[in-house]
Amino acid sequence: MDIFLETTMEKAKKQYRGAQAPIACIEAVKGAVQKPYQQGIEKERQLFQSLWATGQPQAQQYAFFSERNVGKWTHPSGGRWDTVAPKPVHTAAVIGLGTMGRGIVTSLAKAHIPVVALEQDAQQLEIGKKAVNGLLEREAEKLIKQGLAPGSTLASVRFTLDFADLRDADLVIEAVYENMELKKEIFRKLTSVCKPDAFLCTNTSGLNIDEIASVTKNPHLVIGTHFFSPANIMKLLEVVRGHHTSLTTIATAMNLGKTLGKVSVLVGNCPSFVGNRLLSPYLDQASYLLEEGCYPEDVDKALEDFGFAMGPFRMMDLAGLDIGWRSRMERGLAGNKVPLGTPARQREGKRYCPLADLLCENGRLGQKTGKGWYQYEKLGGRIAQPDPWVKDFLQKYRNTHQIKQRPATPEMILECCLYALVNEGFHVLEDGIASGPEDIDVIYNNGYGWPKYRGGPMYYASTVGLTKVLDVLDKYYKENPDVPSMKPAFLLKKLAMVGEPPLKEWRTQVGNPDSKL
Ligand SMILES: CCCCCCC/C=C/C(=O)SCCNC(=O)CCNC(=O)[C@H](O)C(C)(C)COP(=O)(O)OP(=O)(O)OC[C@H]1O[C@@H](n2cnc3c(N)ncnc32)[C@H](O)[C@@H]1OP(=O)(O)O
Repeated sequence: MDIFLETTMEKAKKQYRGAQAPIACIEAVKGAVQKPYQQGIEKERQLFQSLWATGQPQAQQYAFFSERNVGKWTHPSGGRWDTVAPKPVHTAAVIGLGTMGRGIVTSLAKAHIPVVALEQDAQQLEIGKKAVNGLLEREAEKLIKQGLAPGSTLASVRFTLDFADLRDADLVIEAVYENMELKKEIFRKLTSVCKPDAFLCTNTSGLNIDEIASVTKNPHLVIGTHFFSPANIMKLLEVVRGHHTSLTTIATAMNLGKTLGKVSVLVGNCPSFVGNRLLSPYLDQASYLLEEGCYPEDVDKALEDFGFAMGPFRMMDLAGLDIGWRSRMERGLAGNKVPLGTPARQREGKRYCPLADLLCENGRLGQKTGKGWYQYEKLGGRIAQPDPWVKDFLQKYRNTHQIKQRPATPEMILECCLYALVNEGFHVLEDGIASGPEDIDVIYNNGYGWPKYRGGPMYYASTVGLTKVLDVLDKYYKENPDVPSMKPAFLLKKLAMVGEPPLKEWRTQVGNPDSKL
């Protein structure tokens, strides 16, 4: 049975880009789909549950089913957030108006939640204000086109430099850059100026929520709300539970995601959480491919032909290369915390690629600086063009380090990048950071431009065949023992050994992990 879920051909073409057959089918089954779709969520849920019950569903059915069911499972933490009432958020505040903060403010305003937006100095505030106003104007134009009055649909945004203006906020989202000391300083201020029952959220892409919470008076009100670039567009909200986070705080953050029109996924607290934890080995592989002879456009093309909205290098340029750079500096992998005498291409005895760090040191942070892995038409431009500077830089780098060149086919590019990502997904399941493979798939489908018609990375691995994924990883790891992220995960081996059960049974194979959920 072919079921496709987009309501218009225009949406479907975007959603299923790269997939030939489904688009043709959408027209054919449109009537059948539209009906349950329009009857609302409960009907959809029933329909997909019945499909699910019949066995392994088609990828896009699965992707949709997972999206609608995310977080519905009992979390083995002694309590269920979805049995607790969320608190209303009448007023919110956002700290930091960089790439992420701007998008978050816009999302809140779009969802009719008045926002106080705070920056650290007058110049940054002015730049941020201009950017937010630009995004809001765009939203207003869209509303006008729909015949709606923007004044009644976009909530107000008040810009300030003064923390005292945050005193009435029900919920604050800190979105400053990735630096633990800076985040702690802000949370110390928040805990003294905000209402005692205000929820304090951090939009970190991977820092320890418990450490941030430790400087507050009420760690049970602290939670990670991880948005994805562009934050006003991407549908994912990773909600990161800390050790002390209360069920009410989780329920409120999950509900806020819903109010913002996002898909919220609850995850555990570990370095880089779920999405970026899987992204890290994927990006490492993409960088190794550059060392060995590829150019950013070759790697991006292979992954975009696979169906990704953006290949890894265009995506890094969009999000800003400084996010990863700061995170690596925090972890002592880049910058002046690296011990003297450390080989350029090695960290802690493992292979390391410093190319992204070198780009950042050259001021190439991506779209926002007009240059990154590509060059752009202007600061903040979006049209990525291959840059002769990058080509020259890569050639010099390869010569300096005398790196053996290895021609990579698109198939090899896909295997290296995707299997590394999937392997980390199995580790995440072993560690109890995500409640099931479906949650990982929802994260990728909604936060990273993964082609939904392929179901998500874990579903994709099941369609490739776990034994094949295992064999390729095994072969690669034997050839590259200094890349431990390619060592097949125990859970992958176990699932391959027990005959590759369908995804819905994977959770039972994890056993009884020390779940962080
Ligand atoms: C340990 C490792 C640490 C690493 C740290 C890395 C940290 C990473 C953080 C992240 O956030 S990762 C980034 C995740 N994001 C993605 O992967 C995005 C993938 N791209 C997409 O999904 C799509 O390309 C898109 C951005 C949604 C654009 O969609 P589409 O191609 O269909 O284009 P349009 O329909 O024209 O645009 C829709 C909407 O998006 C706006 N937009 C488009 N391009 C950009 C851009 N380059 N920058 C900002 N915004 C963009 C565009 O204006 C449209 O907006 P509206 O008109 O609807 O307002």
